Formats: sequence, C-alpha cells, structure tokens
Amino acid sequence: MIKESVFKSFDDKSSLEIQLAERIAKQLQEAVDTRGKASLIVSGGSTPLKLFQLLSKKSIDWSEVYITLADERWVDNDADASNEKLVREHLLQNRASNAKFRGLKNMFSSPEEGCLMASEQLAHFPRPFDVVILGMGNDGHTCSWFPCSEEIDTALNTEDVCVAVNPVSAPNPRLSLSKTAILASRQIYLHIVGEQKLSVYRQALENEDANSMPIRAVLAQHKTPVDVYWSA
Ligand SMILES: O=C1O[C@H](COP(=O)(O)O)[C@@H](O)[C@H](O)[C@H]1O
Repeated sequence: MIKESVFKSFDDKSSLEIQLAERIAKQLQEAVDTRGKASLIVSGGSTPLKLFQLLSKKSIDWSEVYITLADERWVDNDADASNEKLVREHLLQNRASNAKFRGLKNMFSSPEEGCLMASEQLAHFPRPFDVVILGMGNDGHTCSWFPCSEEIDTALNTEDVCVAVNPVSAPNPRLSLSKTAILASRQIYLHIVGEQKLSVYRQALENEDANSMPIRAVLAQHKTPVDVYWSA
C-alpha cells in the first residue's frame, strides 16, 4: 500500500472544482510573481470542463502562463474528440484567452511522425512545470498511458518528452507526455469524480504493476507532490 499522495474528498463535484481552481490559480500567480512565468499542463476527457471554466475567470497574469496538454488524440483540432478543442472552448476563454497555448497535434499524419516536432514546441516552456492536472480512465490510464497499448513500457520509461501511443481498447492514436516529463513538475493534481474512479484509484494503490495500472506510476513515486481531488 502506498500513501505518498494527499487525498482530498468532497461531497460534491462543484465544491471540488471551486477549491481546486482557487488553488491552481494561486500557484500559477505565485510562479509568475517568483519566476516571471508559469506553466500549466492539462488533461482532456470529460472531467475537467467546469474546472477549466472556473480557472479561465481567475485573475492571473495569463499572458505569462504557458499551457499545453498531458495528451492528445491524433484527430483534427476541430474534431469532437480533440483535447485541444476542449481546452480552447473551456479554458482559453475569458481572462485565460491571453495564455500562451501550444497543442500537441501538428500537421504530420501520425503521432509517431509528429512526436519530435511536438517535443520541440515545448522546449521553451518553464520547467519544472508548475502545475499538472491529470485525469484517469476506468482502466487506470492517465495521460495516454494505456495499459492495453504496446507502447506502455516506453511511455513509462523513456527519457523523451513525448511518446506516440496506439491504444487497443480506446479510439484514436495518441501523443502523450511521458512519465519522465510529467514527473518533472512542482505539483501534480489527480482530478477524479465518482465511485467507479475511486475504486480504480484504490486498486492502483494496491496493484504493484504500473504497466497494468499506469496511474500508479504517478501515485507510487516520491519525486513530485501529488494531491488527489475526488468527489462523489
Ligand atoms: O482519453 C482520455 O481520458 C482521460 C480520462 O478522461 P475522462 O473522460 O474520464 O475524464 C483523460 O485524462 C485524458 O486526457 C484523455 O485523453
């Protein structure tokens, strides 16, 4: 059993989103005040929509905040499955419309071909990343570290920033930040909602094989602080 992460439980989704948005905004502004700029890595999927909307209204020097994705589906940027589309529609709005956003998807036809360019685009991001917001799937994946993919070992062990992933049980080829890149951060938040994800999270704490439960690669490490925000 691992107990390194802080677990915060909320009775409802809305209280979680309000408090997490407040905390992230404070950390980003502190980073700008201290180091002149800040970096924020965000996930896609369905969980963070309201959190993004709240964050977008926070009073931060957004023009000094560099934002990218933890992972992307290799689809057009205007496709419904695109994480970039989600971020543009829900986070890069209001005050956050001034942020410096770099997506992971580029003109190459596959994530394997686009991987190098995507990594290079992130070269000017402030490191370590100030804040990383992760989600988690019911199969225990985070970012696009899919347990069903052939690339899972690479995603968890490469020193490269990005990795191409082809999940078998989920749609779309993906480009994901690697474990090495994600852990080179000052603060990671795992944002999960619902009883099923709580159960998956608990299984990940018990299961010693990160390849079959990749979120464990984030939870079972001592390098980077991880706060888990869960609500019913
Ligand atoms: O495919 C993905 O799934 C996870 C979890 O998504 P959710 O819909 O269950 O919130 C997400 O964190 C990741 O960025 C996304 O590409």
